[in-house]
Amino acid sequence: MPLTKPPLPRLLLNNVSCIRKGQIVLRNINVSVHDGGALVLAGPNGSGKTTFLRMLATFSRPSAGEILWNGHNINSPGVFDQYKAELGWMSLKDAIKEKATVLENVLFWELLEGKYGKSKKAIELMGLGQLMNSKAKFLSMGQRKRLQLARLLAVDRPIWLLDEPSVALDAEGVRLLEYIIAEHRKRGGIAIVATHLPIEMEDAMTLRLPTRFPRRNSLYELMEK
Ligand SMILES: Nc1ncnc2c1ncn2[C@@H]1O[C@H](COP(=O)(O)OP(=O)(O)OP(=O)(O)O)[C@@H](O)[C@H]1O
Repeated sequence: MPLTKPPLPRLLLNNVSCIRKGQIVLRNINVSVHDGGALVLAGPNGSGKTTFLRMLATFSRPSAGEILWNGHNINSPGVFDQYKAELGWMSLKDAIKEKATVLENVLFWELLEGKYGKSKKAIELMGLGQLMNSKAKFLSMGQRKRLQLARLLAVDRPIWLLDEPSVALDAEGVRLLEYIIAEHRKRGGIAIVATHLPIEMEDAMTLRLPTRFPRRNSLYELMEK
């Protein structure tokens, strides 16, 4: 019987470490993600979840090891631009234009991507249909988060890197987030999510990063002092 090679993972972190200001933030991370896969980054404050996502987003580079996309280093010339065009990024800095309407905020990015026709549907799906023509500066925190998610949907790139996507969302918003991640994965998309709050994602791998600054005393002991 001929042996078939297993498919390359879409993303592979090969012994990745990250040093910031002389301190090891991430040490020897090995993880692979295939199409349709999901990875949850968990861990206490300061454990390196955002640092991990920022390396995947090419905002910074690993200090050691390599990140491979389709078997190629994401930071190598010729690969970098192609890889970046695959990424949908969402973080606490929401890059929302305050004076533009909700629709303009989504449409701008969709058009920049050379696409058209998904913005209104995405805004409605995220429950902001009534606010389509409202200025973004009038949105609540949770509505801003929903706007970010609508933008992600309209731009429709395959690899989602989400830093605390559920912060400020109400229960319905979290369910919508779970739904759009599940649908994205059904289409072969990847979701990598740093979060403190539980998000339901079927068959997601969890990478739990260790505490970098262990407390000398327990919280209880500190409060007793
Ligand atoms: N550019 C940088 N220069 C120096 N230190 C940095 C830099 N970026 C991150 N760090 C440090 O790396 C550590 C990890 O930070 P990071 O933001 O990745 O943690 P996190 O797990 O996302 O935390 P949180 O749960 O609070 O969001 C922190 O101690 C932070 O101070």
